[in-house]
Amino acid sequence: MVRVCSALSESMDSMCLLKLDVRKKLLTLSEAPAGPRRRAAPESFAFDSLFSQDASQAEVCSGAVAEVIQAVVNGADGCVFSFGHANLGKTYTMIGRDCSTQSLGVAPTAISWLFKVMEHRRERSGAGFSVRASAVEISGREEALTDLLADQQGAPTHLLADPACSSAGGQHGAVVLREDPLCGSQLQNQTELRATNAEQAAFLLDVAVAARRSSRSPLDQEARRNSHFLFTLHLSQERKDNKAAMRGGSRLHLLDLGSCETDISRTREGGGGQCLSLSALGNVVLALANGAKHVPYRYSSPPRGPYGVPEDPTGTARPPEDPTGSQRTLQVQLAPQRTLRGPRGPYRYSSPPRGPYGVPEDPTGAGPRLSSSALKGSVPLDVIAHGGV
Ligand SMILES: Nc1ncnc2c1ncn2[C@@H]1O[C@H](COP(=O)(O)OP(=O)(O)OP(=O)(O)O)[C@@H](O)[C@H]1O
Repeated sequence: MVRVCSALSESMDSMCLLKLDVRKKLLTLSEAPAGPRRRAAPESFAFDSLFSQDASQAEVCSGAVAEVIQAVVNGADGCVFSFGHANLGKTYTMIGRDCSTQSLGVAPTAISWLFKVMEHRRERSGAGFSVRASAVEISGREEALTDLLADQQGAPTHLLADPACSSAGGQHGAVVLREDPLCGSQLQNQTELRATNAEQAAFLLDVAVAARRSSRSPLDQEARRNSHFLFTLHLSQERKDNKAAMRGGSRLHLLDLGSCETDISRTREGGGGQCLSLSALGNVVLALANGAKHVPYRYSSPPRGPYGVPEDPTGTARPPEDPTGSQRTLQVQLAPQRTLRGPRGPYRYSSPPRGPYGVPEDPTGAGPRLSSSALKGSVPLDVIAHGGV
């Protein structure tokens, strides 16, 4: 899906180059006139969803999360991420602002809807769920991994009274990325904390966002651009089928990818550096989305690729196999928009007006959609159109 940014409405030039047919979900790009050369014919791209610059945050969020949430509750892994150039509003789309419920982003909306759908499932089929949250940041040229929930000093103890152990079995080392012969590349040792309700999960999102390097130094453009934020909700599910107890697990990944663009002025002065170029990241994303046999991890700086994936020196690495076919990805791409500045503060999803550690509300007021296709677990894999204008 594509969200077009609001700058385009202000710039007639941009609007001439980009035409949207929201009903047909078609985006047409024309080439900018460059000297006497003949212009190439406009090219059209079809998407599963297209949001114009006038679309509200609530519309984008409900479009992004509904089916993925259903898939995750049905036992599949799901992922929503934003991808695009710097300052287009990726973080705004994924995380949002806390000034009103209407400006909450995909992640707090997904948390709210996930717990509502689980409750619905619990009432309907008696299924039991438990949820743990983890959060990791990958930052800088060296792609350093930071466990954003490792230090929960600020967390009220009654909320975190029952912290689950880490995935490594309770012994905390630094978060690392390991190659697993069966499951592919796996993050290990990240803190996983139990969230028994949406308020607790929203609180953990707050903690993670506040601990992010880019939040700690909001004026450092480069820190912001070279930061990938990975927030994951791990679901364990138990239900009785014909009197036999069935257990299963699934994950909902909510990613705010950095643009990885270098601040040109800083580079001229000899400073700065990007972790991975946007187009290299785009190639990795495209390869994964298309199920390509070869994923170009090798573009990444040693020793790890995007998301810390170990480099494949032979260049023949394959994406981790998904024998169940149960992984679902929904992507959000953004076209350029006007830059607006807004306040950024810690713990914003647990702040009023929703009350202390309040649940972000369903921004549409319509509640989760229980579409029949989603209930069957059929979620489309949206293919990303690479680049912007
Ligand atoms: N649709 C929107 N409505 C209002 N404000 C917006 C919108 N999109 C972005 N903004 C504002 O524009 C600024 C830049 O957005 P944001 O930080 O989300 O961009 P980004 O793509 O994540 O940038 P970077 O690549 O540097 O991380 C922020 O202040 C954000 O609040």
